[in-house]
Amino acid sequence: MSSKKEINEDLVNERRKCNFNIQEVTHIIDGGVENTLQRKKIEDVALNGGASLDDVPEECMNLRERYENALRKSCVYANILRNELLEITGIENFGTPVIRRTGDAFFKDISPFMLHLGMFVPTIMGQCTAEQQGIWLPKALDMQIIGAYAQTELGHGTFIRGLETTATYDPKTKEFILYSPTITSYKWWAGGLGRTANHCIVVAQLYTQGKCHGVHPFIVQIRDLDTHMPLPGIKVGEIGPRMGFNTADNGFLGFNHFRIPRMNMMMKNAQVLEDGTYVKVARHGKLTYGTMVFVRVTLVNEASFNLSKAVTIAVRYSAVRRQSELRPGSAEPQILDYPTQQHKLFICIATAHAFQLTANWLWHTFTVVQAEMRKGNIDTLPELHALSSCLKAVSTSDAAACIEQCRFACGGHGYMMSSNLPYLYSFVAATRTYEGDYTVLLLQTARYLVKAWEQAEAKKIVTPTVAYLNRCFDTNEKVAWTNSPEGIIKSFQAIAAGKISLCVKNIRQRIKTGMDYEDAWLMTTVQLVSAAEAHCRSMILDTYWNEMQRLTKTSSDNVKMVLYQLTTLYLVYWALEKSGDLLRYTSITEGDIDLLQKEYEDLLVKIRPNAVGLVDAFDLRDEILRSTLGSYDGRVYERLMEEVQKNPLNKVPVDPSFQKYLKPFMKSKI
Ligand SMILES: CCCCCCCCCCCCCCCCC/C=C/C(=O)SCCNC(=O)CCNC(=O)[C@H](O)C(C)(C)COP(=O)(O)OP(=O)(O)OC[C@H]1O[C@@H](n2cnc3c(N)ncnc32)[C@H](O)[C@@H]1OP(=O)(O)O
Ligand SMILES: Cc1cc2nc3c(=O)[nH]c(=O)nc-3n(C[C@H](O)[C@H](O)[C@H](O)COP(=O)(O)OP(=O)(O)OC[C@H]3O[C@@H](n4cnc5c(N)ncnc54)[C@H](O)[C@@H]3O)c2cc1C
Repeated sequence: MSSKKEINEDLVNERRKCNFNIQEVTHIIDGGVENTLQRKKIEDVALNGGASLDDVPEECMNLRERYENALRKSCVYANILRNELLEITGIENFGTPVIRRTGDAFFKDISPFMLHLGMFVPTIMGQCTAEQQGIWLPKALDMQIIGAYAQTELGHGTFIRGLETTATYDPKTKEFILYSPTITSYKWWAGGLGRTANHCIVVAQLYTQGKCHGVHPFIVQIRDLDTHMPLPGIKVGEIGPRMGFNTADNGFLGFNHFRIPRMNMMMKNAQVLEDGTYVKVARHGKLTYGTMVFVRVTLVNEASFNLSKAVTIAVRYSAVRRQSELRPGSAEPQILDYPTQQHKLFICIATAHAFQLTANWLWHTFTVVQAEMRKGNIDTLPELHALSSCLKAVSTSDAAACIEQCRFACGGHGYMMSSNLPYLYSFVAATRTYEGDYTVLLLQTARYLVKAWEQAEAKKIVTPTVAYLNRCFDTNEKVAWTNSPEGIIKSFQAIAAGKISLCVKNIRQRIKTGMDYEDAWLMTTVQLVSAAEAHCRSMILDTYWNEMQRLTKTSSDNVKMVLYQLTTLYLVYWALEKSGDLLRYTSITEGDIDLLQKEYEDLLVKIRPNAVGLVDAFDLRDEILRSTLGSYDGRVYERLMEEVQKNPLNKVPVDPSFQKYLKPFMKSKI
């Protein structure tokens, strides 16, 4: 084994082969040179000390040690955040993806502070009046108080209207009384709640003057700020080991007639006056769900970021790993040379780009809608809800599948925790469920699509993201297939329109046979999910293609070329994946599909020499990747061996359990 800390020769050769300017692509991914510089500056400050503060790998610790260790590191990192990074980013950008990215250098699993920054602070910003923000925000940003977001209960997560925790107003004392009437009403899952938080946002059914007004958010102190003891009337704890998120101390919480001041109701969208009168302020009933929309928007970015890490690891490893022989006696090829390996990995690079550009576009849309809402215009909220729902669902689901594929691509070593791939997978797998389950969110988008279809049918002009419905209505025939990026996008829009149309037809048919609307809808939900997914795919393809065209207008020729190849690969991949739908809704023939397959295989060959350059362009520092398989220098085997030395099981040559169990067992006679 070489002890020299030099770069693996195969990776050196790969980088020599790369024919485009890597930095140019990094700037495109970051959204411009300025952003890259700012990101690097933040990373330099945050990771100044080399970041990983662990002597023993997180995965080798027991549950309690892991939590304590995560909390220790969170405090170190939070100090860097408030003392150094806040000055660089400004409060308005606190919690940006860049801050999130540097956090990954400190935690393989999740920081117990993540929900404080990811949901507690944003909810104060989005749901409190200016006066309330003045009270809570400085304390929360300075982390004098640490919060969680407790909405989900043991009995209900998806169906928010079904939550059972009550907040009953008592005008005599001007307080709300929080109560958990049943076992199923216990709050369950909130990150940071189990051991860390001393405050949390509680979503509860509001009762005043004898009437229930539905769910509303409240800010609640749950622990003593000095002793950290749960306050009387509060029952709080950790929910137990999970597939991932094991250092996020997800918690449970119950209330026994626990009183909070009236002003702890978050009153931006609705208020309870001193005498108990309920006043609705917001013009849209679902504005209390605002934090969820915000987090769904950010999760598209999360999907891209985590996937870029996984594919960087898998591509670098595939360049270093050699296995099998193509011809008798020939040298073992790099596994990256197998087209099947390229098929597993190149789509992951393209998907990370597609989601990054879509996330940027969605973030922009989100800020425009927010600005409109500040002016009192809420007309664009339903479209944002439909968009953020389906994009969150599809991006998290695809990213989880791609990360798992990256793990497959790394064979046995990909199964090691030290590869970081299992951590990445368990984190992203959770994003498919939390903040709205995949199916449930696609059904929300489907509601919007059915309405849009009815509007198009009535010859009304629909909103831009579904404008293709107006166009598809005029053509009753199958869309003519053309094999070009624009042709593929148009075909996907035709698939979406065809599926939505079929759903509407089937719902109407079912109503004709005597079903009520709810049952007809329910019986059509399998198709509705499929229609919403098709709509989402057409959106991602369209955004990826058009944004990449726009962003590479002034790029050098080779950058244009490699990014064109990658975008085309994505379009062709999805056309092949959905060839059944294309046959159904367009004039594509079997011969056309054969041509697509050939084009796809040719693209793998063209992209192959630039594969390592493409993942280098994600510009992920080793401290952030935290992988034995994916480091920039490709010293895979040395790192795996180094990791073995850190394993506490290897600290003594003979394990004490040998004397205790194994030896007596072997000596015992049957
Ligand atoms: C030192 C530390 C370093 C770390 C650094 C950290 C930095 C920050 C990192 C940021 C990363 C973020 C990570 C965050 C981790 C999060 C962990 C998880 C948290 C959670 O899961 S919180 C709980 C989330 N829960 C859900 O999402 C529940 C899902 N359910 C729903 O959203 C809804 O109930 C529903 C949509 C399923 C249905 O609701 P309901 O029944 O009330 O409504 P209807 O179906 O009847 O629909 C009525 C109409 O309302 C519309 N609607 C619904 N929702 C919305 C909405 N949100 N906005 C607008 N409109 C909405 C429907 O479409 C209906 O409209 P229609 O016109 O009648 O059709
Ligand atoms: C790691 C993690 C962290 C979390 N953090 C938090 C947190 O900080 N705060 C918080 O409040 N919550 C949190 N949650 C909870 C999370 O938001 C919920 O688990 C999620 O919204 C799904 O709800 P559920 O568990 O009730 O699933 P269920 O709704 O019970 O879903 C189970 C199945 O039923 C299906 N289903 C349910 N309703 C419908 C329907 N109407 N139509 C069709 N199918 C349906 C779903 O598709 C799914 O397949 C977290 C969850 C996880 C896993």
